[in-house]
Amino acid sequence: AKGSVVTTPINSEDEAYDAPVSIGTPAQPFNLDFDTGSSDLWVFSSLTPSNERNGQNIYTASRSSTAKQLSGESWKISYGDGSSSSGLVYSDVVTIGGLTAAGQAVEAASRVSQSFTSESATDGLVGLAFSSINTVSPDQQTTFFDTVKPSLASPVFTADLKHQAPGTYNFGFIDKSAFTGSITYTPVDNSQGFWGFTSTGFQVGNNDFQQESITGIADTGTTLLLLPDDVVNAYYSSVNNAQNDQSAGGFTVPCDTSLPDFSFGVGNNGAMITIPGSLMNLGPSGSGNSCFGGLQSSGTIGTNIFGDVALKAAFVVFDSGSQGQPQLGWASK
Ligand SMILES: CSC[C@H](NC(=O)[C@H](Cc1ccccc1)OC(=O)N1CCC(N)CC1)C(=O)N[C@@H](CC1CCCCC1)[C@@H](O)COc1ccncc1
Repeated sequence: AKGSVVTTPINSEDEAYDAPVSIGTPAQPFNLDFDTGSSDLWVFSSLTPSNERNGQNIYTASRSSTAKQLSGESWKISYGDGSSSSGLVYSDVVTIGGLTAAGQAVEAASRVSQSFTSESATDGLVGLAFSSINTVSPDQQTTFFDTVKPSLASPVFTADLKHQAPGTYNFGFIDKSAFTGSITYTPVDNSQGFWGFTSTGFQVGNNDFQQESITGIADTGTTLLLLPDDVVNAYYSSVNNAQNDQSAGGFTVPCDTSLPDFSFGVGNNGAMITIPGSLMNLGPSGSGNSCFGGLQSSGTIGTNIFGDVALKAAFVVFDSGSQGQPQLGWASK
C-alpha cells in the first residue's frame, strides 16, 4: 500500500505545517501537525474543556461506530517549547492520504496548554518519531507509521516541505519526480526515539566548507534550524547589522538584507543541502524593523534540531529499515 497527503504551512512564516487526517466512522476531519520529533497521535476532543478550545475540530468517540476506549490507558506529553497536553486513549480507524490504519491509538485530549489553544489552525499532532517514546501508559502504543508499516510497499515515509506552498508527505514509496540528483543516505541513531543523525559540517555562502560533526535530529515539528553556537556565530558574523537580540529571542537581521545561503553536509560522499539565504529570514521579529533569523542556537536543548527551515530545502526520506538499520535520505530539489 501507498499513501500521499498534501501538507500546508499554517502561517506566512512557515512556523508549522498541517495535513488533513480522517478519524472514525463516519469520518471526522482534522488538520494535524505531522511531527517527526514526537510519537503521539493526539487530537482536541469532546473531553477538552470549552475554555481550552478555540475553533479546533474535536474528536467525539461516541459518534464513531469503530471507536473503542482503551480502558485504564492515558497519555501525557510535554514538548521542547514548553507546550503540553494529556488525556485518554481510544482505538479507531485513522486514514491519511488514502492509507488506513485500523485500530490506531487515538489520544483524545482532556487538557491542552495555552499555545495549543491559541493555535486554531492545528487540531493536534501525528507523531512520526519512533514508537519507543510514545507516552501512552501503562501500555505504550504505536505511531501511525508503525501501525501501517507492514502494509507498506517499503517501510519508508518522505517529507517534502515547501516555503509558502503546499508540500507532500508520502508513505511507502519514493517519488523520483520530487527531487533532483541522487539521495544520500546516512545512518540513524534512534536510541533516544528520534530520527538522529550526524551532519559532516557546514558552509556559509561560498566560504570554505567547515568540517564539524553536528549531531542532531530531523524534526518536522520544529520551526527553526537549531545548531551549536560556533555555527550560528559564523553565519551571523557574515551579516551586516545582525544582532543577538534577547528580547526577540535570538539573532535578528535587518529585514531588507539579502542573507547568505547556509549549507550542511550529509553522508560521507561530500553531499550538501543548501538553504537559500531567502529562506533564512523568518519575517518580522516583533521588535523594530528587524527580522528573525531561521538559524538559531541549540543552546541548552541538549540536541541540535534540523527543523523546517532546513527540511524545506530538501526531499527527506525517513527509512525505518528497508536496508536493515534505520537511515535518513537527503536530496536537493
Ligand atoms: C526545542 S523544540 C521546539 C519545538 N517547537 C517549535 O519549534 C514551535 C513549533 C510551533 C508551535 C506552534 C505554532 C507555531 C510553531 O515553534 C517555536 O518554538 N518557535 C517558532 C516561532 C519562533 N518565532 C519562536 C520559536 C518543539 O517543541 N517541537 C516539538 C513538536 C511541536 C510542539 C508544539 C506544537 C507543534 C509541534 C517536537 O518536534 C520536538 O519536541 C522536543 C524536542 C526536544 N526535546 C523534547 C521535545
